[in-house]
This record gives sequence, structure tokens and C-alpha cells, in this order.
Amino acid sequence: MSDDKHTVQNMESVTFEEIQQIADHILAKVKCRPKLGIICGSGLGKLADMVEDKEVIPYNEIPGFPVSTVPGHAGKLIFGTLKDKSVVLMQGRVHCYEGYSPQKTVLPVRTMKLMGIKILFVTNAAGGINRNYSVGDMMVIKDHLNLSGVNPLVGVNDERFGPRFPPMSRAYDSELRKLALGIAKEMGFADFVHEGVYSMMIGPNFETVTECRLLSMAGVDATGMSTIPEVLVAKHCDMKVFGMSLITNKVIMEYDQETTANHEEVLETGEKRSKYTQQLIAELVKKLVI
Ligand SMILES: O=P(O)(O)O[C@H]1O[C@H](CO)[C@@H](O)[C@H]1O
Ligand SMILES: Nc1nc2[nH]cnc2c(=O)[nH]1
Repeated sequence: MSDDKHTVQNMESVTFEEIQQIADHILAKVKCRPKLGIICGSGLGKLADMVEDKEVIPYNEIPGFPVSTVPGHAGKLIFGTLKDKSVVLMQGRVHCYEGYSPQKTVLPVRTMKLMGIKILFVTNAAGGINRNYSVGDMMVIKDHLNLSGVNPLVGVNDERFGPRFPPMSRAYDSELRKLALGIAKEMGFADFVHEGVYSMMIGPNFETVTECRLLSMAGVDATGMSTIPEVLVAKHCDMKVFGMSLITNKVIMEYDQETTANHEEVLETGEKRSKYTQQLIAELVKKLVI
């Protein structure tokens, strides 16, 4: 790579110092000092209703912070207490398909790291690839397949975040997964909580039939347009990660099937089923040792 290209790549990314400034700006506005961060996916932001002693900052009031442009993503940072634990919730995320660079898309995660977050929960709405999954089921993420074509770790590596070549074979913490599945059993959710593999294509279109068939053959259980970039940088900077998908629709596996995937269905399922996601996440937070 020539020096010129190197500089351009560097300029396109967001520097450690810029992120430090954003983290300092946020911390100056709130009293809460959480170690747990939770990203709420499409239609899953109602978890914020369970947070007590809230301190709220809209993304558009944070200089340099990316702003959500998608329905179902309120675009607010919510600090407060959930089950007696200090937390920060991202009520909505940003996605690469909105036009943000991969580095800008994950800026909130790196900001959380510099604010002192050690454990990150990521949630999302996803299409069910696994034929045994029903709409409204939940999936604890055990691994992912990055088919997005993007990776926020591309570019000059800043060792203050993490190493050039981070391992990703144990991205989703096995103890947290076990704990979540145990809680699901205790709560009587075992029939509709699975463990599986999440994949991401960049979107914003929903998948073609052939793409869905390929994902199925590849061992993918649920697919979406988010989460993986966040997990890549969270692991890069040594956070513990737990991920959960709400299956908001079944993907279309038959050519010329009349029904099609749509965001309204995604939000509608979120509306109907997110209470279970909230209950499970809340219980997991309660049992978490931080
Ligand atoms: O992954 P989250 O943000 O939950 O949203 C999912 O739902 C939207 C499509 O309906 C896409 O943004 C997809 O990624
Ligand atoms: N890519 C993708 N994202 C989703 N988000 C919610 N449902 C889906 C889906 O079927 N496909």
C-alpha cells in the first residue's frame, strides 16, 4: 500500500483521540458509571422502560456520534439501573447500509469501551433461516458468519484498542450463553429459545431465495444486517460479548413465493414479542457478576 493510500484510509477512520473526546463528553453529562452496555436492535428498544433512574442523551446531541435513521431505532443513550446494575442502553443502533462507514458504525461500541464498559450485550431482529424456528422465537448467538463484505478492523490498527489480528473463534462468551439458556429454561421459555449462528449481509435489501438457501447450507440459523461489526470491535478491545436475536420473520426459501419480507413485519413482531426478550435480558443482567 502506498503512503498516500495509507493516509486516506487513516483519515476515513475515527481516531482513538476523537472517540476519547466523545466518551469524555458523555461522561461529563451523566452520573452513572456502568460496566455493562446493551445495544437494542430493531423494535427492541422497549427494554429502556425497565431502566430506573434514567439519564437520557439523544445521539444527535453528542458531537461526532452517528444518528439512527431507521424506524424502530429511537437513537438515544439511556443510562440507569436495571435489576440493581448500572447499565447504558443504546436505544437503537446505526447500520452500514445507512451510509455510515464501518468505523463510524461501530463508534458507539468503542465509545462504550472508553467509558469503562466491560461487557456488551447485542440484540437484533433477524430472519429465521433454520426451518425449526418460528416467528417470535429467540436465538442466543453462539457464532457468526460475516458475509457483509465490510470489517471495521480494516485500516491502520491502533494497539490502544487491540491487536492487529484478534481471534474470533470464541467471540460469544460461553458462560453467558450457558447462563442465558439456563434462565430461559427456568422461565419456561425453553421451547422458543434456541442457540444458533447469526449471519450478516450488508442490506438494505432482504435476501434473495438463493441467498437464503446458501445461508441454510452454510449452517446459518438466523440472518440480519447488523451486530457483527459491533462484535468484531468489541472483541478486538477485549469486551465480553453476549448476543441475542429475535426471529421477526421467516425468510423466503421458495422461488416465486407470494409473501415477501418487510420491515413492518419485523417491527410488528418486535412489538408483540419483545417482552420476552426484555424479561430474559433483565434476568441475565440480574444474575450477571460484574
Ligand atoms: O439488526 P437490527 O438493527 O435489529 O435490524 C434488523 O431489522 C432491519 C430490517 O427489518 C435491519 O436493520 C436488520 O439489521
Ligand atoms: N437481512 C435480514 N435482516 C432482517 N432483519 C429482520 N429480518 C430480517 C431478514 O429476514 N433478513
